[in-house]
Amino acid sequence: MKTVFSPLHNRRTATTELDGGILIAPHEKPSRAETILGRVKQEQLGEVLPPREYGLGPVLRVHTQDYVDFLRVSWADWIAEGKPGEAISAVWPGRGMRHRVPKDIDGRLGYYSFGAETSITEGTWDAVCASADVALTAQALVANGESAAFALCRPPGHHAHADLFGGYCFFNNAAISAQAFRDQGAKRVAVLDVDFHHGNGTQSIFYQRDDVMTISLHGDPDLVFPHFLGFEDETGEGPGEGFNLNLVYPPGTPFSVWLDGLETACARIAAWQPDALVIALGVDTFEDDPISFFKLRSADYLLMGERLGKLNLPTLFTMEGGYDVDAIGVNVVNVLKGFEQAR
Ligand SMILES: NCCCNCCCCCS
Ligand SMILES: [Mg+2]
Ligand SMILES: [Zn+2]
Repeated sequence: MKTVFSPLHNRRTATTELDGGILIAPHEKPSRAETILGRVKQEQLGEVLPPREYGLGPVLRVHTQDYVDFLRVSWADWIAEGKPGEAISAVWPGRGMRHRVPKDIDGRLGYYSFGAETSITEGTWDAVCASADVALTAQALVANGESAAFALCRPPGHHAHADLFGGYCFFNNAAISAQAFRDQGAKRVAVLDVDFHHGNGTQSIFYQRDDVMTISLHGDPDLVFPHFLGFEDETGEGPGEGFNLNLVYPPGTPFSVWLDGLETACARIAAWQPDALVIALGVDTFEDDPISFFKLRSADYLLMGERLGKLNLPTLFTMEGGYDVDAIGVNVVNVLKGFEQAR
């Protein structure tokens, strides 16, 4: 399986994440991508390619122009105000307030985000654009005949809405790729999010559509991020009714229980017969992940990949979460190796 990777992920060098009332070193750090890349090479998964540059066209098929314009100027506007730290929102349009875009950078940060854990920094824009190019380059490999490809994206994307950043995500790489499949002629595309957290961004982007099916397995939002979306009664809206599926699990969920959910998801996907499958691949389902509460073990990721391979669909993997950096390389490449063994 080919991997697409860009060293420009290193432009995303946030040094702060608001957590527990203090600014900690971010969980979403450069060593995540470097460790995965090292394992891809060590396991000889396949060729590693640099991304082609697609520009903002495909991004704007998913994200709004005003949001993209905001992201591009956000850091410059922040430092123009003489702010001492990284760009972090401290205010949001809460219930009963006006949902309009303020002029001030603090107001715009709040309008275009849903969490304070994700800071914007000097090189964020460059890294975010490169991450989308990585996804689109891997998507093109699959659209042009590769049975599968791995987009080693950083920063991740599945929490990003059409005009919201958060959860370490800015451009929704999986959604941008699913839309690219559609724009290139695929009639039906399924996005399956196996990250520990609900793919709230991906769900919201396609929630009223019946051409892109979104499914996510995740920790109970009553207990974890993103807190305000991802419940099992969210099944789609309007034409999209029935094309969203959330499978929610409690603390301590072992692979055996999680696998039942994967089986449900795979049955739904197989019945729908999509032309392409996007896997939002987070491995924060791992037993030692610092911010999650499932109990999957490294060997389980081989079985996960095998089950996904058995769907026999053209498949794009986009890298999402996973924060135990010691184990992330083994766990990610285990999914990809298990997938290939099933083919
Ligand atoms: N105490 C940790 C809170 C982390 N909140 C954001 C989680 C984003 C996961 C991205 S996959
Ligand atoms: Mg998920
Ligand atoms: Zn996650």
